[in-house]
Amino acid sequence: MIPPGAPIVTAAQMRAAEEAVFRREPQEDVMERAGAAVAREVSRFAQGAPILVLAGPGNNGGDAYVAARLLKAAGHDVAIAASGEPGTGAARAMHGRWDGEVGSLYQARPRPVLVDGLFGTGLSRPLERGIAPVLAELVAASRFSLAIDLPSGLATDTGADLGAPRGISATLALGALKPAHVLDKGLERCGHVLLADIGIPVESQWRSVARPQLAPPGARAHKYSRGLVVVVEGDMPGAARLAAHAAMAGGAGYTVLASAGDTGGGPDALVRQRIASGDDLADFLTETRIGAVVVGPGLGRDRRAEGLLKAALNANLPLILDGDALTLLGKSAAAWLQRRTAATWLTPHSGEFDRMFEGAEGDKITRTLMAAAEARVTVIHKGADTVIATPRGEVRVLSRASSWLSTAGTGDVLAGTLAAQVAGGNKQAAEAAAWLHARAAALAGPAFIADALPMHLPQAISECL
Ligand SMILES: NC(=O)C1=CN([C@@H]2O[C@H](COP(=O)(O)OP(=O)(O)OC[C@H]3O[C@@H](n4cnc5c(N)ncnc54)[C@H](O)[C@@H]3O)[C@@H](O)[C@H]2O)[C@H](O)CC1
Ligand SMILES: [K+]
Repeated sequence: MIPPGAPIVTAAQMRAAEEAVFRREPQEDVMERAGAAVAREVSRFAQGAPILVLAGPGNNGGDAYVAARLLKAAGHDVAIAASGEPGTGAARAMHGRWDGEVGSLYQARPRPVLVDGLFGTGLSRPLERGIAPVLAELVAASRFSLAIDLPSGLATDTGADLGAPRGISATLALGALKPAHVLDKGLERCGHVLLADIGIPVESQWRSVARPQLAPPGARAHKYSRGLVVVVEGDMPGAARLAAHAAMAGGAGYTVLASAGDTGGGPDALVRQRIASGDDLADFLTETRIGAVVVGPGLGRDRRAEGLLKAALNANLPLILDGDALTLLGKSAAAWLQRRTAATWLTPHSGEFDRMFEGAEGDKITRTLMAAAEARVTVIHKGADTVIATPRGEVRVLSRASSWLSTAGTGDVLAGTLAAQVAGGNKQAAEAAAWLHARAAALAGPAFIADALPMHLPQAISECL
């Protein structure tokens, strides 16, 4: 699990937050708190086993010297191995407070418990001088390993691998999460992600996804006040039905399937509206009580699909675009979407995202933010990590959802769940939908089919009331 609702900051933002604190408090005091947090976590897991603490040249190494001292004082058997002399004033001070020997990293003997304090947010290039193989070996030979702030060899802002070991048991993020803790590639190297408060106030528009706070319908609620959702059916009616079912189970008051013919199926409470063409849809979308429109699941890519998509884009209603709608928009997505005055949400997987936003470069957070700003929409960029970005620069990241979600139709369920939250007036609809979807998947257990997901949404919702 990733600490929910926690701020996510880049290395530069973390440094700025630290420096603001150092104007009123000695750096050594902050480092003492960081080292104490590390020692606390390590002693919980060490259970008296011998500990090897690795210390690097910077402040990550400074934290390591503090942790080693406190663990030793608490009665643990602690050895330190360093990659070189401490290079910062605070790290030198902490080295000075350690009264034992300091061995060389390159001669270190494995111990059952390993603390990785080689590099943290200051890592600026791939690990050098044979550090990576030595570190990998010491991690592999340990029973429990904890990385201070980040596994050494992970790029803080992208999670890119610069020589990080595999198999770290836990990573204690200091002060805030960093992108490497939540983005797929970095996360797989972190083990359990823990977060320590080290007394550095951090302001960030980026957070890990948290469980939403939802309210039950008021005493005077009716089907329209709960939210009217319209799902547009296309070539593959099953996909639209999945979205419609999810909208219903996700709390919408009234769900309409706009379909060319009666393809049957779906819950009895689902209302069908005959919509043969884009013109029909344009007429129907003049109904002002509609709270959200979903276009794209199983839409197809023919002329009729194009007509339906255009009608939805031109309607002044909250719009959720998924699947084929995203492929149809392709490179012209931003140009089309900028013109809309009502709110829009896009739910692309990486293939759809790349087709729409070819120019976006960098890590997934950066690219998703660029797309959201350019198209002036909220983007829910799905995958092993789901990155949500708004045009106002807010980011939410959902990591470690059930890998059983990798099956056809689960995206349609997300689109419908989102529509219910949008139509119901949730101001944090995207984050809420991502959480509910992931929670429904966890409740569904292994090897579920997408049809089974909506039936777990009510339980997921009940956990948010
Ligand atoms: N600022 C503070 O007092 C606190 C920081 N905390 C911890 O400190 C690290 C960040 O510390 P910093 O000194 O900026 O960086 P590192 O310790 O990660 O390493 C910097 C050190 O390493 C050299 N270097 C960079 N890349 C490489 C490489 N590939 N190979 C070899 N050497 C490399 C670089 O030149 C520097 O000398 C943060 O993560 C926290 O753990 C605490 O939070 C307490 C307060
Ligand atoms: K580290």
